[in-house]
Amino acid sequence: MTSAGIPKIILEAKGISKHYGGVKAIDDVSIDLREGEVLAIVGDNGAGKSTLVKAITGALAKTSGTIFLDGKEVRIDSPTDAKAAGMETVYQDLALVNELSITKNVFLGREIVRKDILGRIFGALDFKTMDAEIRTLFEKLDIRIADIYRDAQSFSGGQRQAVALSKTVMFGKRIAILDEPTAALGVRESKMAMDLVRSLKDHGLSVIMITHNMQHVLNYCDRVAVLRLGQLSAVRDVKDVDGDTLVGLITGTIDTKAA
Ligand SMILES: Nc1ncnc2c1ncn2[C@@H]1O[C@H](COP(=O)(O)OP(=O)(O)OP(=O)(O)O)[C@@H](O)[C@H]1O
Repeated sequence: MTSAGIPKIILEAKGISKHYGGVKAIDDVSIDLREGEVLAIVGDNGAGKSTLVKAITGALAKTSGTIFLDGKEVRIDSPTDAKAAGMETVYQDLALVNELSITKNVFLGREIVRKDILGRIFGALDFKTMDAEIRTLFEKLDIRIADIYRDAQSFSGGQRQAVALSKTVMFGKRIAILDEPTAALGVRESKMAMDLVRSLKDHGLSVIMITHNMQHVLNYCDRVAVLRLGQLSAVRDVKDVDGDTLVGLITGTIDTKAA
């Protein structure tokens, strides 16, 4: 919050377009993300949701558009730039390596190495510290996975999602971007994943979440941005909408241009 009680805008994406030749996958879309909120991005298949988040996080080269973090323009041309700017993206396929344990998956590419008392690197990986950090993190987030040494291939879908989501907190990210976090999950596991999304928010993260699940929008999100045919058709506070309104905005039976 700002001193005037107005929610602070942490991320602003202005005039984002991604064109493939004549195909306007997204066209001149502007959205902002407020500090500590969960912002849902909804829209029909092909509306441009994934393209928008990929353009924001540098996974796709934008045709045009500008990104601001804390009001300052930043260049995000690659996922590495996005990570450095404090964004962690979790894609549908989760990108866990089946043959690796939880610790190895969470710390992949960011491993802690052992050091002597003078801070000189031994070269060996410090699994004791990494395992301890995972246990602390899971306790903090109420993730109940006792055996952290198992390979990822033996995890359930919900556990895989929990591990992927926990990375956003582990590395002190401010913004978590989630592309359909419950797409591959059953009812119980979806609830577990969504409770964890709420927990990310409780730990101070701001979250952008693509979803097709209207109940998740209504129960877990603060605002919702609706994409239609590559354009932003509406942004609403969730407290002001119901399921029928959301469906109307998504399908275009509610005409936002007339509103
Ligand atoms: N590489 C590409 N070349 C041409 N068109 C593309 C390409 N990638 C995406 N598109 C088009 O861009 C539009 C937006 O696609 P996008 O995947 O972002 O939609 P989405 O809202 O995420 O859909 P879904 O809910 O089905 O995942 C679609 O019309 C799609 O066909």
